[in-house]
Amino acid sequence: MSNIDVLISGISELGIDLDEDRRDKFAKFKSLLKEWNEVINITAIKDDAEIDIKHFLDSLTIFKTGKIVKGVKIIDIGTGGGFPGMPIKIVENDTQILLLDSLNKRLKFLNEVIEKLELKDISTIHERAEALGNNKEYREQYDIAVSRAVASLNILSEYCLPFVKIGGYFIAMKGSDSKEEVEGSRNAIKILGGELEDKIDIKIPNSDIVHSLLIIKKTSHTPTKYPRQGGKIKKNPL
Ligand SMILES: C[S@@+](CC[C@H](N)C(=O)[O-])C[C@H]1O[C@@H](n2cnc3c(N)ncnc32)[C@H](O)[C@@H]1O
Repeated sequence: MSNIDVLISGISELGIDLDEDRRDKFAKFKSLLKEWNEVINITAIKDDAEIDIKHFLDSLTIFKTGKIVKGVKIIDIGTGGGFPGMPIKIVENDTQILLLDSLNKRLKFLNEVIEKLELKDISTIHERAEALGNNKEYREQYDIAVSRAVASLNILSEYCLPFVKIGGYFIAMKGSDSKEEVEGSRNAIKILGGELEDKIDIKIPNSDIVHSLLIIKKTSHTPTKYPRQGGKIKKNPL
């Protein structure tokens, strides 16, 4: 018995093999998550099986896109407790990952996870997405921007697409009822230099929950006036 039994029994459905080192890392990550969650609010999900399903396995469905390959540079926008960025790093160590959030206390937790799990090429940054997206050290520097449970797709596209290189991808992890959201975001995606390439509906292993992965390809530069500042993105979404 380990504290990640549900993860172990479901992960092969996603075509992922968890060796002993990765199992150990997930188990440690979970222990730290539960420990810190007693002190600061990281997640409302506290039960072992639920963490495996709703955080670990859900985050790992992103491997079904085929876009998370060795060597890619990824930014996780609004990472919170490290989802999906931290599970991605544990499974595919040969990635460079930046975990971004505007809430510093969650990043302190993630810095401890990075240290205790001895992870390399992964770091955190305390900033708002719309501010960092205008910084040339970060703008259009990533192969992939990922985001789960942060904002509706039109708003999220303005947060995420500025970070993606031409030819790279913004992958939005959404609920199953994302059809209307997609329709309402087509214009925003186009303005920001993206094109919806695919939508993959996927059942999270060991559950009946179906989520959607929206794969948006960056096809042209994001115009310099985006992302907008000072609450304009939310007040007046594209
Ligand atoms: C509901 S949580 C989701 C966390 C994680 N992605 C997950 O799926 O469990 C949303 C996170 O996005 C962060 N966030 C919201 N708006 C943001 C912004 N404009 N820039 C950076 N982080 C943001 C919040 O601080 C919060 O940690």
